[in-house]
Amino acid sequence: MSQQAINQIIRQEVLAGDLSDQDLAQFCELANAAYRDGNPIITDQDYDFVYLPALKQRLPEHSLFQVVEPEGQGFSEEKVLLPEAMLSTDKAYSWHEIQKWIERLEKSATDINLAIQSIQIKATPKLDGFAGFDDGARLYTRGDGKKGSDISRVFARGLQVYNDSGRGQGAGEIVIKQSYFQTHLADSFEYPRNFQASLIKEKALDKKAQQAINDKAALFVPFVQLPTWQGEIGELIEQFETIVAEVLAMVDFDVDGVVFEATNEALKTQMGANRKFHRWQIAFKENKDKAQVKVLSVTPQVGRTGKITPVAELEPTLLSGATIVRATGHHYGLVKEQGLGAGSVIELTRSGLVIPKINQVLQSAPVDIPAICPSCTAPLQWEADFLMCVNHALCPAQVIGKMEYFFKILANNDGFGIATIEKLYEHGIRKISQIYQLDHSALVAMGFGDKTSKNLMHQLRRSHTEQIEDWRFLAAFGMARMGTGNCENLLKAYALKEVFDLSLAEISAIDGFAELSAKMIVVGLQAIRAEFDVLQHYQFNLEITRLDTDIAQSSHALFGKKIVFTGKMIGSREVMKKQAKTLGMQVLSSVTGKTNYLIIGENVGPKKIENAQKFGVEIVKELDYMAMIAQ
Ligand SMILES: NC(=O)c1ccc[n+]([C@@H]2O[C@H](COP(=O)([O-])OP(=O)(O)OC[C@H]3O[C@@H](n4cnc5c(N)ncnc54)[C@H](O)[C@@H]3O)[C@@H](O)[C@H]2O)c1
Ligand SMILES: [Zn+2]
Repeated sequence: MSQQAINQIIRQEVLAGDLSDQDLAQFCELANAAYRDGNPIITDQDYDFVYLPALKQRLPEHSLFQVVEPEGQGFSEEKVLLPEAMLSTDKAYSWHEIQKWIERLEKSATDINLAIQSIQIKATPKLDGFAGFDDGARLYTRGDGKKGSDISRVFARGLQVYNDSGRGQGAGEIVIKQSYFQTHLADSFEYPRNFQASLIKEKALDKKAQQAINDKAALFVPFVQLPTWQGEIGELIEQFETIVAEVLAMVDFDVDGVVFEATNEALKTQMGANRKFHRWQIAFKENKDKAQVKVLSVTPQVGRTGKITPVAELEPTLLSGATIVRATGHHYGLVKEQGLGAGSVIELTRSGLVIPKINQVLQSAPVDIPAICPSCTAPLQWEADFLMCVNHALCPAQVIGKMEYFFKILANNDGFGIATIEKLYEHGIRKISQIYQLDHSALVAMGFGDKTSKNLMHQLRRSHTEQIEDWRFLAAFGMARMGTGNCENLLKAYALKEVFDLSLAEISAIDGFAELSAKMIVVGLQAIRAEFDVLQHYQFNLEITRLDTDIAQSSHALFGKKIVFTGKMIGSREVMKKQAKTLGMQVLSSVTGKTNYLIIGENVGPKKIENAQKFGVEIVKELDYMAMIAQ
């Protein structure tokens, strides 16, 4: 069977929701690996709009959503530390998601007293090439975002920089002109991506590839050289579609979206980054297939946190090869505001979600806002845009949702999906710890078959014998504000056994934990403590996160040094500060007699330099500093 035929079958299974979580994850990992290697087995459209959304809905904590995907890895050279961390970008697939990002920008702006109207936005075409970092001396692949491979050979082969603008401009992308690819290369290379990948491979260059380099059709484009749209946030909101269309047409390279970013420095510092992307930046990718669909009815569904989600039953509609009968709205605020009721008409985009999401309501109808929880009949309450059931401890939907979430986040077992958990609930199981106390005969007595019961016992054993990260285990309890990212950060500061005794002040003193989050975390930890203690008996095989202080004390020559950053850096100040702290340095804001090093970027004021000289502080250029910390 051809790869295409296999893909077709898998795609149908995904759209129908027939593929198991594990198989779906495995297929996404496979497609991703093939793509990173320069040999994609499915189209980006399918990857972005069919497979990845399905995976996100089923396994939101999968590593594909957490870390920068290694790119340009398969080289024999040793990996070298990148002069600056290269992150991926967050993605938005609808105007609604862009709106959410704008709300986050506005909230952060308010936090630092920056007037919302003065948020400046830059938009650039998102190049669909091969990412690289050029520090002037070497060219690196993105690698895992921290360490990449040295692929300077591409420049040795004659590759030129876009606009003849010279080396050393930081991050960019190796690309091929679209028009050139069509006329000269499309016969020999299936996708531009195969071609771009071939340019950096270690083996000798293909003749046509060398010609494309000589013709200056293959180029390295530093992002700072890209044409841009720039304006205030208000303009972006008013003319979003026009701007997107304009930016998409700006260059003769393959473009798979538009990158939006806020440019106010203070705002960028305030928002920072997580492990995968900068929060002040987002890539918008558009889905072409849309349909207008009539809503037959809207029913409330209760999630594990008590949030009520409106689910719309639709007039069956064929969209990109799948019949869609149901879609979820984001929250009841949308139902109320946009009039999502029986008889309304919505816009639906093609999506791999088993239950696709509603983009917008095109034609409204009278709505029905439920007064009581459909699962436990407790009266519902509004919390901002969300309708909530606050009967957390007793609401069946929430109790079931929490147990299901636990196994999903552990992600090292199979079998404890919603159907199994619902059946366990029917037989009196309310807590994770009760599940671990079950044995084969108890399962058979509940009506599971002999073989199923054996398998469930096997999977249960696997869940605590197979190794998982300690932050994943903690996140599985599903506390508010304690997703995997926050759990990992917490466990970098304190060991798992210590976290239950932390005070509010101790948590809010950790980098990245605001006071409100800290409060919710203290409460959340107390609420799970008893359950956590019981589960200790099962000796989960946990991989212990290394404490930041251990990492720092372990060696580095710069440990304990006091440093000051000044001037415009190539690297992100935020990332550099974090890195310095991890190595045990103290980052200060002004130079004194106690400062060890002044790290300078460009445009440094004479005052700072004078001061440093006066105190005898060593002045180090950014790139030299990067070399020092790489040792
Ligand atoms: N076809 C497949 O099987 C398959 C598999 C995996 C991934 N993909 C594709 O790869 C994408 C995901 O990869 P990712 O997470 O590495 O993200 P990404 O590579 O799509 O986006 C992040 C990168 O965009 C680059 N970039 C391009 N133009 C830019 C600009 N103007 N400004 C800033 N950065 C710019 C940067 O190098 C950055 O690292 C998917 O959206 C999909 O299209 C396809
Ligand atoms: Zn309820």
